[in-house]
Amino acid sequence: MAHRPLIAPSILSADFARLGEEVHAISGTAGGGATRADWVHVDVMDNHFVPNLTLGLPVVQSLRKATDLPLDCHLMIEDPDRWAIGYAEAGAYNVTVHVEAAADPVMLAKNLRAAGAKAGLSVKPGTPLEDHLDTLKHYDTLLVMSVEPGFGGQSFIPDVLEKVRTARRLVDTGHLKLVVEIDGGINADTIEQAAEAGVDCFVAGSAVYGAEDPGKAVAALRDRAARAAH
Ligand SMILES: O=C(CO)[C@@H](O)[C@H](O)COP(=O)(O)O
Ligand SMILES: [Fe+2]
Repeated sequence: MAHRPLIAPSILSADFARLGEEVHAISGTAGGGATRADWVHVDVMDNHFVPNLTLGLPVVQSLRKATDLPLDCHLMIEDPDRWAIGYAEAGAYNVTVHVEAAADPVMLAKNLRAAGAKAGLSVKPGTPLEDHLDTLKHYDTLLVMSVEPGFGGQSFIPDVLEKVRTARRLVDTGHLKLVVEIDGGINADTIEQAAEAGVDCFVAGSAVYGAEDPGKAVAALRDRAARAAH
């Protein structure tokens, strides 16, 4: 990993009734600072692709007005070919769709980029990377799920680190140009293994919003990842 680790707190573990304040809590001090998150991870679930229902486009549109942090929208929905563009048009920085759900992921990546967003592709823990390498050439972000998508607060699945190592190798050798992101069960104990395997961006929900001071948790996680990556 060449750059400073990116930390993307998942607002799935935030208090939805106080969403503005919760995002403010990870926005750092004036001028940035270590307590400032790099991206805000927004988990969109439709109760079809995953057995849970969260939030959708109106909330992302409101968040876009409430913060200047980049919005990282993780769409756990059926038919992302139809719905994902709306999130790009709402001003999301990165829109991630699941390879298991997309009908035409190459066209979808092109459309997301044309709408001004980075294109992200996510793989569930049981989905091999090897089947999708040609598709990944069209994407900016690879989101490796380290839990079964659907809920926050689950335990990290270490088997997925092999996929991270493969992706890291492909990026470092110039075969792919991707931000490698991991999502699920990332906390002070697991972040080091993920960093050693080559993750660039770490999603953390319960480890940030379950902490007394979410901003300090962001800083501490980034620090641990940076130490392990060296
Ligand atoms: O996409 C998902 C779950 O499906 C995640 O973004 C979780 O929200 C991460 O939460 P923690 O595992 O960090 O608590
Ligand atoms: Fe997520």
